[in-house]
Amino acid sequence: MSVVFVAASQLPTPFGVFTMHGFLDEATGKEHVALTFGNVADGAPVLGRLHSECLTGDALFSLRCDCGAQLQAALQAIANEGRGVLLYLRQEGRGIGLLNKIRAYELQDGGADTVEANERLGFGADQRDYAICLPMLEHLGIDSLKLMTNNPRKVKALGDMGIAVDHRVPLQIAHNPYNKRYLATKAGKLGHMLGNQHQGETEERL
Ligand SMILES: Nc1nc2c(ncn2[C@@H]2O[C@H](COP(=O)(O)OP(=O)(O)OP(=O)(O)O)[C@@H](O)[C@H]2O)c(=O)[nH]1
Ligand SMILES: [Zn+2]
Repeated sequence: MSVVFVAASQLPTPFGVFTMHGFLDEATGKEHVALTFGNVADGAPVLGRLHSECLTGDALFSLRCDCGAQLQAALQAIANEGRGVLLYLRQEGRGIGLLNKIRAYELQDGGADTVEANERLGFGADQRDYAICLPMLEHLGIDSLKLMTNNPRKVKALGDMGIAVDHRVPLQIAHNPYNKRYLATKAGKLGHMLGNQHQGETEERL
């Protein structure tokens, strides 16, 4: 795998002071980041999140999705726990890139759901590859996670690459009029586990 560590620094945030580790994927030129809090290399399962880049949700306050709120909730949960990791993966638009995501949004404005829009553009519903996570986690000394996600494909991908997912922690965000259909499509077509439980209420043993 072509992902190499480049440099680390402190990153003060409203949630606490994280350590930011920068990585370069030499094959694609993509720059990925891991934020850690506390000692994550002591062998015990680490509270963690694989967060796929969403410029619109993470930085531009979009209500079309739940990404920005999930990012904040994950960083807050890690700070509350005093120990954890967030991998910020540059897989914008589930791997299709920002401009194609805007094309997909245009089709959604015309009535398509998120999966139909991707397919009409000639893409799969989800083009992400989580292999980039392994060298990042290995560099950080992490081989076991308590994973904050509703996405069963993330749990499976980690297991397949030898990272134990001790259990899954649901990370559910409130509906709004703009993300209601998006969340329904996630549950209906993409297999996301969006039940009635609220964040932190239920921890699922795997
Ligand atoms: N192609 C496409 N990508 C989207 C759309 N909305 C959000 N995304 C991208 O989807 C990714 C987030 O994936 P989600 O499926 O929301 O969540 P997840 O990370 O797989 O699952 P969780 O761990 O449960 O949050 C980010 O890369 C977003 O940019 C959309 O309508 N179309
Ligand atoms: Zn988003």
